[in-house]
Amino acid sequence: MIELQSLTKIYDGVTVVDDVSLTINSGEIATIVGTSGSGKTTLLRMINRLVQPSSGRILIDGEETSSIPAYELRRRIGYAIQGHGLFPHRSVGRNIGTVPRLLGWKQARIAARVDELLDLFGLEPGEFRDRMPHELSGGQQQRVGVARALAAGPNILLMDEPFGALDPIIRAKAQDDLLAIQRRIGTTIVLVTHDMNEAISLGHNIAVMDQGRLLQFAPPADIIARPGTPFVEALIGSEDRPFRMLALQRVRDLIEKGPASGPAIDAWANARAAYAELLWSGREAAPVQEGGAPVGRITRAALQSQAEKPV
Ligand SMILES: Nc1ncnc2c1ncn2[C@@H]1O[C@H](COP(=O)(O)OP(=O)(O)OP(=O)(O)O)[C@@H](O)[C@H]1O
Repeated sequence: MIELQSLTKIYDGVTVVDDVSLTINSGEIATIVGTSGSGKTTLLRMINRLVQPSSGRILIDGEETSSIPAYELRRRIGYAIQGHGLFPHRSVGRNIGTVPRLLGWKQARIAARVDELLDLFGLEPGEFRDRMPHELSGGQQQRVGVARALAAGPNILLMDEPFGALDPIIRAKAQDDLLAIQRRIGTTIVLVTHDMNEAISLGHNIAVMDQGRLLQFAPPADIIARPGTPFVEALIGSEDRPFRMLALQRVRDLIEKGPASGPAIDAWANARAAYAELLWSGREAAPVQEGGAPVGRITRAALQSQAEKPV
């Protein structure tokens, strides 16, 4: 668990993070969203003490970070930034092994960890271990950047616009991969983004920042349905609200019995994609399949009711 208590940062008399308090539960993802200059990066970097707070406290599992030695913080907290930040003259394997080397791990343990992470991120170790960063695509570099941040097995991963440099298709894939990996290894993640869609699709909770202040910290459905301030409402965008609500749901939670014709929709697809498919194909209902087997149908009416403002 990460607890931020009245965290404040002042640079030359200017308060850039203003009395922020919030709690992130272990194994959850918190996304921090807000306009440029709202203090997101500064807030994130105070968690691993790359930036020293002017006042306030940060506790990790009840322990104040100011009393944890720097090397121990580095082991417990991984850090991944936009554009991956790989060392250009070091191989992929040496990049991933950076923190374990700093921590004095034995060579064989580092090599095994590098291969394990390459596997986890879908990069064949024999093929990628010795490549240089410029010999990878942007998406592959980004995966290596996240693998490097996870190398020492941290409980916490801080990510600053990790997917900012990726094109939309690779970006969506990278987000899915991150969710799958997070579910598997249970890391607590704090992720800064400009992109409200990303904040909604990844975050158990979303922190909305403006001018150094935390305006709202709540689950995506609450932020969408009950924005705490006009600024939060503007960030959500009123036209998009029903579709954002839909995007939070999976088809498998809305399946019903009954007939439907035409191509099937996957049970794990999100409800927004299913609604788009029904509108586009002019159908009132579509069959749903899971693992290739038919499991029922999804109707336009059921989807529509999910897009309404919750009471
Ligand atoms: N080292 C520093 N010295 C002085 N001012 C700083 C320093 N670092 C950040 N700031 C200022 O603090 C404010 C918040 O910056 P920060 O990078 O945290 O915002 P951000 O929300 O992450 O912005 P962006 O989305 O553009 O990256 C900005 O006005 C910035 O100029």
